[in-house]
Amino acid sequence: MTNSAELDKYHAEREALIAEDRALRRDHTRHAPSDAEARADQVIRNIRAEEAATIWKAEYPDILHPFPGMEFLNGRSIIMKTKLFKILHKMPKGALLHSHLDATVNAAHLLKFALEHPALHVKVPTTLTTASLKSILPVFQALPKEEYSSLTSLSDSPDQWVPLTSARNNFPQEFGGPEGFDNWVISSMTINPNEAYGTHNTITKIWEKFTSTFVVSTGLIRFAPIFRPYIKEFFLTSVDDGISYVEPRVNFLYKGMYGADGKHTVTHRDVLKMFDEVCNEVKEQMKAEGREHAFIGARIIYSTIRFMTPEELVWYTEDCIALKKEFPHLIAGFDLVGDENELKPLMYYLDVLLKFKERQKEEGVDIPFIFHAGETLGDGTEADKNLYDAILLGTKRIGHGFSLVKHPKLMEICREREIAIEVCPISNEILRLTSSMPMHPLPIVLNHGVPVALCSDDPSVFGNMGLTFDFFQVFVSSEVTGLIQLGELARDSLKYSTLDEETKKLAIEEWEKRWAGFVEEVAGLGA
Ligand SMILES: O=c1[nH]cnc2c1ncn2[C@@H]1O[C@H](CO)[C@@H](O)[C@H]1O
Repeated sequence: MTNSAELDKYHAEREALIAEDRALRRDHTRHAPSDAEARADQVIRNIRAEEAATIWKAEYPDILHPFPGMEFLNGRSIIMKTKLFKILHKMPKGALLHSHLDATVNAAHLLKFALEHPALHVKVPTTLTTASLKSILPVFQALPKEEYSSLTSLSDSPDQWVPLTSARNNFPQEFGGPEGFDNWVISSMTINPNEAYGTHNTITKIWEKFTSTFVVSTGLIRFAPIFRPYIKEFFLTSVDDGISYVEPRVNFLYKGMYGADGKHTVTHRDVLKMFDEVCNEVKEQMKAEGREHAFIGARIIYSTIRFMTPEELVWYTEDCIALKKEFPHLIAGFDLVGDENELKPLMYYLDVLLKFKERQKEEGVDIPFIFHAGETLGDGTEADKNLYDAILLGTKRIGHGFSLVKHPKLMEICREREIAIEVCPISNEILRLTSSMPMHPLPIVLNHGVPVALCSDDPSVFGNMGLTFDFFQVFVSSEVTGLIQLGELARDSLKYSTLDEETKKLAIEEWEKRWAGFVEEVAGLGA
């Protein structure tokens, strides 16, 4: 038998080693938890443990071998049954710092908006058959009145515009009638489990499907009478999930949008005006409802896609500067989006990006880069090396940074310069960078003291609306992470936002108040 003094010594050393190992984590560097926080943390850990042993161990006829943190599209219905999900839904989440605006509103909802507009038309490239239905994508567009079509069904003739409502009402019975139409359209704008984990189970294939969802939805969203309620819906559903501020990436690739008259005359300037108006409307609404600070606002990360030539990119950088000058409060940053594995690396645009910085100085504006980088499994590939360039170019945060953990020096730089990583757990899993949350590198990033904001990325495509699902997946996949860490993630999302100092202070104070209330409520569950 080891004597008790030796055992005590071992235990003390063990505790000290663990503490040292975790010393860089946000939940260790902050002040000690309050009494209420400590109790709430214990309550929520108990619920997690209990549900791991019950709900996640049960048999479900169509969900084999479930486990906490399992692939989201298969586990979603179980997640929604848990107590934990209901609790996390109430948590104040802070800011949503990484989302693509054109993938933020539930697809069924978007279709509903669309059906209200006679200007909207739909066509298909080839004749629909039962066999081809799954692979044929609908194309949507608003038309001017003089071009409205008198066709009544998509089966009349391919490649011809049909009014959206008629196409839906007369969708052939063999394809399921109007309900079949809805299912067909919605599945063209979303990823289902069979695609993610079956037919498209590689990064290249899932990106093909993923990209195609944007080609479909853009025809509906790029229509001003839909764009307005669309943004409003995004803001309101975010607020409903406890998000008080959003910083979406808005894709300005297309140089315009369709107006109510079906003409392609809505400019980027008009888009910003609409965005501003809706933002103010929602703030007013919150005020009227007596919860003025539930929505602090929204700012835009100007984005275009990394497939154009450097010469073409110049137009966008100048456009971005012009918009920043007119709407300084709305333009938060600049990014290049799209599949890093397939498209151009940041290096390809180096000249233009450096020139862009010079031009900003000349014009007296400051538009931080907030680059996507390292959203890849590659090791030393162009996509992986985007991380070096994002950092050298002074990126304020890093979108995804999935491959960051391979780079000790870059981890150190991110920690020291406080370059926050916008981690999108569910997106990474569905886009096949990881097969489930327990394999995700997030704990490595947290343990190295690199600041993180959890984000949803493309919730309308993935079905992870709000931030609750992403917080859930993270929380159930780690024994180290407790309530305090979740709180730190939310607080950091506000801290590393581009809000001006005064507004940020207000946003964090408001968050602290809500957090205290949330903590009391959770602690009370254990009483
Ligand atoms: O996770 C992502 N990484 C990189 N690009 C993305 C991601 N999600 C969406 N987009 C890109 O954003 C555009 C729509 O605004 C789409 O073209 C899509 O490729």
